[in-house]
Amino acid sequence: MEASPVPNLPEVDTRHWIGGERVGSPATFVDRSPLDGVPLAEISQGGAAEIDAAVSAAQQAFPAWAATSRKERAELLHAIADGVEARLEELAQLETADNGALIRSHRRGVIPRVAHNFRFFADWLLDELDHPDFETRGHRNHVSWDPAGVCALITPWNAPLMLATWKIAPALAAGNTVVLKPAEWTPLTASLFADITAEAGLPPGVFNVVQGLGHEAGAALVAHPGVRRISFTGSVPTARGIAAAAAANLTPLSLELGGKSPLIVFEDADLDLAADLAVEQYDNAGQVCLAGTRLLVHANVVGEFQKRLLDKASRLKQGDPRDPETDIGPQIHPDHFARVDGFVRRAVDGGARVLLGGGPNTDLGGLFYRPTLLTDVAPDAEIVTEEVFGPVLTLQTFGSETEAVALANGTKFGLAAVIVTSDEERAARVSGKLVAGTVWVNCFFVRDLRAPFGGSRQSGIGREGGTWSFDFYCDLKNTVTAPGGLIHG
Ligand SMILES: NC(=O)C1=CN([C@@H]2O[C@H](COP(=O)(O)OP(=O)(O)OC[C@H]3O[C@@H](n4cnc5c(N)ncnc54)[C@H](O)[C@@H]3O)[C@@H](O)[C@H]2O)C=CC1
Ligand SMILES: O=C(O)/C=C/C=C(\O)C(=O)O
Repeated sequence: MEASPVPNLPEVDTRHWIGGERVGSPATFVDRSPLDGVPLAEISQGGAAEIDAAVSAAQQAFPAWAATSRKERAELLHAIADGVEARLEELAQLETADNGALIRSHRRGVIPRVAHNFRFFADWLLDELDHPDFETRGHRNHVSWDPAGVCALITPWNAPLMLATWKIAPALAAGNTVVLKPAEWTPLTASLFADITAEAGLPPGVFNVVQGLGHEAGAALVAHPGVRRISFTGSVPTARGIAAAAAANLTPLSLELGGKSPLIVFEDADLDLAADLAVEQYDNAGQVCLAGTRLLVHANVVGEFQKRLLDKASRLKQGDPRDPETDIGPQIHPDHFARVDGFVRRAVDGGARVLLGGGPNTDLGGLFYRPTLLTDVAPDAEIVTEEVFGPVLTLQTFGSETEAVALANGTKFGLAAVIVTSDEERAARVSGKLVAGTVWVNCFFVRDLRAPFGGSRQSGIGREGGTWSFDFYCDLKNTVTAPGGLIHG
C-alpha cells in the first residue's frame, strides 16, 4: 500500500514498521479526526501474519540488542529523545488532529514527557539500576537484570505516544526488543515515531509497530508464544481477555487499567484550591484514567465549594483544541461520545440532578460534550461506580473522616485519589487507609518517573516506574559465587 498523505499535517507513512522496513497489508482502515470527522489517513490493518512477522523480526534482533552495553543503549535512547524534541511541533499537531487533546498540552507537557520517558530510563539504567552485592557464609550474591526478550506493548488512545513510550523506553533500556500495537483510533504518532527511532540509529527489528484493530492484531500479539512480556494500558474488559491469552503461555504481564478516583475535600481545606483541583479533572475532556471524578465534600463546606467550582468551571472555554486558548476539546470518537452521554442520561433518569452541563454542546456540535457536574447520586449508582472516561464529575457529601474513606474506597477500582486538607496528620492518616496506587495531597497529576505507577483492585496488576519498570521488563537473576570463586566440593 502507498503511504497516505495527511492533509496539512506532517506526512506519515501509516504502514506497519517491521524489521526496519515499511510493510503494508491488503486490508486497511480509515483514521478520522475527532475535530471534524474528516479522514486523516488510511492505515494498514494487520492481523496474525503481520504480528508473526513483527515478533520474528524482534526475536532476530534480540540477541545483538541484548548484548549491547548499558552505555550504548542509553546513548540511543537519548538520541531518540533528541529526535522527539526536534519534531515536537509535528508530533503535537499530529496528536491533536488524531485524538483531539489540546495542542497547548501537547506542546507544553505531553510531547516533552515523551522525550523525558527516554531520557529518564536511559539515565536510570546508567546511574541507578543496581543492587549492592551481599554475602551468605562468605559467598557473594550478585543481582542482575537480564533482558527478557520480545515485549508486546498495547496502548490506548487518550495519550497515545506518551503512554506508549512510557513502556517502550524501559523495555528498550532493559535490552529487550518491542512490538507495539497502538490504539486504532490514534495510530499516527506511533508511525511517525518509528521514523524517529530509525533516524536515531536504532537497529532494525529492535522496535516494531503493527497497526490494526484490537480483536485482530492486538489479540494475535498477546497470544503469540514468542512474546516474553505483555504490558497493556486500557480498559478492564480488554484486560481480562489479554490476561486469559497470557495465561495460556504463562507470559508475565503488567496491566494499567481504569479508575474512578475520589477527590476528597475536608472541612479544613483551602476551598479555592479544592475548586481549582476539581476543575482540573475536566482536563483532556475527562479522558484521563487518573481523574478524580468523584468529588466527596464535607457537608459543612459543600455549599461554598460548589459555588466556587461552578464559578470556575463555567469559565472553561470549550472549542477547537488547536486554539491555544481552548480549555476543553472534543471526545475521541462518536462511539465514545455516545457511551459518555448514555451514562449521563441514565444517571439523570435515575434521579441525579444536573449542576453543570449535562449533555452535548449543541452550540459546537460534533463530539463536544459539556463539562458536567451531577449531584443527588446514590453511592451504588452506575454513575458513581463505573468509569465514564468523559467530562463528567459527581458530587457527594460526607460527615466524618470514616465516612469519607468508606465512600472513597467504595468502588471496584483503586488507581488514584486526591485529598484536599490543611491538616498534615489527617492527610497521612487518610492516605494510609485509601486503596489507590497514587495519592495526591493538595495537588494533582504531579508525576515523578522514579515512583511506582499503577493501580490496585481492578485498576491494574503490577507497577511500572524507576526500578519497578526494569523488574517487570527483565528476568532478574541472582549469581552466587563461592569464596575466592571456588566451586564447593
Ligand atoms: N491506568 C492507566 O495508566 C490508564 C488507563 N487507561 C484506560 O484505558 C481505557 C481507554 O482506552 P481504550 O482504548 O478505550 O481501551 P481498550 O481496552 O478498548 O483498548 C486499549 C488497547 O487495547 C487494544 N485491544 C482491544 N481489544 C484487544 C484484544 N482483544 N486483545 C489485545 N488488544 C486489544 C486496542 O486496540 C487498544 O490498542 C480507559 O478505561 C482508561 O481508564 C487509559 C490511560 C491510562
Ligand atoms: O503519567 C503516566 O505515566 C500516565 C498518565 C496517564 C494519563 O495521562 C491518562 O490516563 O491520561
